[in-house]
Amino acid sequence: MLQFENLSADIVRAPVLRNICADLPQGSINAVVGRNGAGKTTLLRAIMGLIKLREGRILFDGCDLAGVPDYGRAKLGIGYAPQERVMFPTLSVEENLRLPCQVAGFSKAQVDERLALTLDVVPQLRDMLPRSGAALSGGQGKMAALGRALMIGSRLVLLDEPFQGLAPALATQYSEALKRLQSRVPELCIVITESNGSLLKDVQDRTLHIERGALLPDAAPISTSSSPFIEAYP
Ligand SMILES: Nc1ncnc2c1ncn2[C@@H]1O[C@H](COP(=O)(O)OP(=O)(O)OP(=O)(O)O)[C@@H](O)[C@H]1O
Repeated sequence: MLQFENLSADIVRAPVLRNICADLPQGSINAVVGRNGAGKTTLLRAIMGLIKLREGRILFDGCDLAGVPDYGRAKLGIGYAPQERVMFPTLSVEENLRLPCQVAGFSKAQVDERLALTLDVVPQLRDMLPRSGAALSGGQGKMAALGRALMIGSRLVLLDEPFQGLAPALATQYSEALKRLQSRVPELCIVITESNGSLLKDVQDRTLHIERGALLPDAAPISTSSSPFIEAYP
């Protein structure tokens, strides 16, 4: 469902993503693990159209995302929780959650339906709904950022370093939410980046290792699939 074809991208003329090829299927939880500066955030930003590609293509259900402007990608059902998890401080948590769907033109009934699913998957958000987006702790902010990505992400959800800095109890709740999400929406594709793979609590089906902008060849699927998952190297 999400394919990277020889993806390369530069930032300030320095190569940051190098010849990335991978195929992330529907219904999979994929971890992208690599050190700080390896290119994880840049890869997610490329999917969201926030970084220009130098070469290659990103296909989403066979459609080249180059033809979809950044603001149009959410409408395709792609949800993104950036590392910095910005919540609008003047809005309540509920308003923060509803906002991306409203911007994408969902009807009230559709937004209500997405909110019900999100609260089912992340029940911790229920008590936070009336609170200001500015009144959340770091861990609560990460849960809210997950919720906001789920509101719009009906087909693909991108989570940038969600486990970083989470207290152990919250990290457990977070991984339980991801497992619930997979059971409620089995066709959903999820991509999670992390610098420290051990924080992931084995929530992923597959792991891609990224180093200096390139996927490592030893990143074979963890799942029982016999086909090679990674085909890309520097
Ligand atoms: N705005 C920018 N200007 C210059 N260089 C940048 C910029 N953004 C990213 N880079 C560089 O691109 C490379 C990849 O950065 P990226 O943020 O994608 O890495 P990452 O794997 O997500 O790291 P981290 O875990 O620290 O977020 C790094 O070398 C980084 O310094």
